[in-house]
Amino acid sequence: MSRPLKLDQVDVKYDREEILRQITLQFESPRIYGLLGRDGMGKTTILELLASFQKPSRGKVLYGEEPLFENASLMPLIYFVYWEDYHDDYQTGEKKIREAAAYRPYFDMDYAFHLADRMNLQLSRSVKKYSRGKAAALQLLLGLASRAPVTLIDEVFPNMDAPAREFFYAELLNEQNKHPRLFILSSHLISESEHLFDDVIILHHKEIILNTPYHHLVSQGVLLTGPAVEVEAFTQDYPTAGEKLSAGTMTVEVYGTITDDFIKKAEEKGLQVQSLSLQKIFTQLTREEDKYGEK
Ligand SMILES: Nc1ncnc2c1ncn2[C@@H]1O[C@H](COP(=O)(O)OP(=O)(O)OP(=O)(O)O)[C@@H](O)[C@H]1O
Repeated sequence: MSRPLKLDQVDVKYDREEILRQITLQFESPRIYGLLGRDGMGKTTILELLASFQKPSRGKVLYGEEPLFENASLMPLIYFVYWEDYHDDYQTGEKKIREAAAYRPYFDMDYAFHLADRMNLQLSRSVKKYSRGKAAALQLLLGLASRAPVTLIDEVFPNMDAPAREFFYAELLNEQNKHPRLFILSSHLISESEHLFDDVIILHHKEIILNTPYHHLVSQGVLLTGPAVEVEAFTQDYPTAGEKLSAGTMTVEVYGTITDDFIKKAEEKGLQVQSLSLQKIFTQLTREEDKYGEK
C-alpha cells in the first residue's frame, strides 16, 4: 500500500517537440503533493504518465519496482480525476458511480452516496444534463470514494463554485486523516489550495525547478514592511520583488533563505516581517519576460 510512485529520468516528446526532459521524481505515501506550473508546462502530461494514459519517450514510470504502463494488476490502484465533458454521455450519475466502483477494490459506495447527497447531485439524472460544476463534483466524488492508494487530480476545481471547492478541500483532508494515501493535485488555484499540500513540486520549461516540503518552501522568503529607507537598506543584499510604496512605507517580497537572525535584525529595525504565500513564491520562481509582469 505504501510503495512510492516514481518517474525515473523521463523524457516526453510529442512528434519531435520535447515537453519533459530528464524528470526524476519520487512520490511517497501517504502524502498530498501540489504539482504546480504555469500553463502548458507539462502538469497534465506528468499525471497522464502516472495514470498510465501514456508512455514516456524515454525513462521509467514505476509503482514500487513494477513498471506501470498497461500493468493490469496496478491500474485498479490508481484513480485519475480529470475534466471530462459529459456532453454526449447519457448515463445517470448513479450508473457512473456503480461503473467506477466495479473496477476499484477499495471503492466505498456508502461514502459516494453520502458525498452525492452533500453536493446535491441528482443521481437519477443523465450526467449530460449536469452543469459543469455538478459534473466536476461528480468526478471528484469518484476520486475520493475510490479510496485508491494513488489518487491523481488534474485541475477540475475551477469548474466548481467556491463553497463546493471549500467542501472538497475539507473532505480531502478528512479522507487523508481517516484513510491516508497518496494524492497528487495539479492546481492553478494556489492561494486556496496551498493548505492541502505536504510537498510542492514546480515544473517550469520541461524541468522540475523545485521539489520540497511545503514548510521548507514558505521559509524561502518573507514580506517586509516599514519605512522605505530602512527597507531598502536592509534588503540591499537580497533578491526582492513586488515593491509597493505608499506614503513613505514600503512593502517588498524578500527571497533567499530567511534565518532567525534575519528576522530578529529586521524586527530590531522596526520592520514588520510576514510569511510569503506559496502563490507569491510560485509567481517569483516562474516569472517570465511576458506581459503579465508589466506594470
Ligand atoms: N497530444 C499532444 N500533441 C502535441 N503537443 C501536446 C499534446 N498534448 C499536450 N501537448 C503540449 O505539451 C505541453 C504540456 O501540456 P500539458 O497539458 O501537460 O501542460 P499543463 O501544465 O497541464 O498545462 P495547463 O496548465 O495549461 O493545463 C504543452 O505545450 C502542450 O501544448
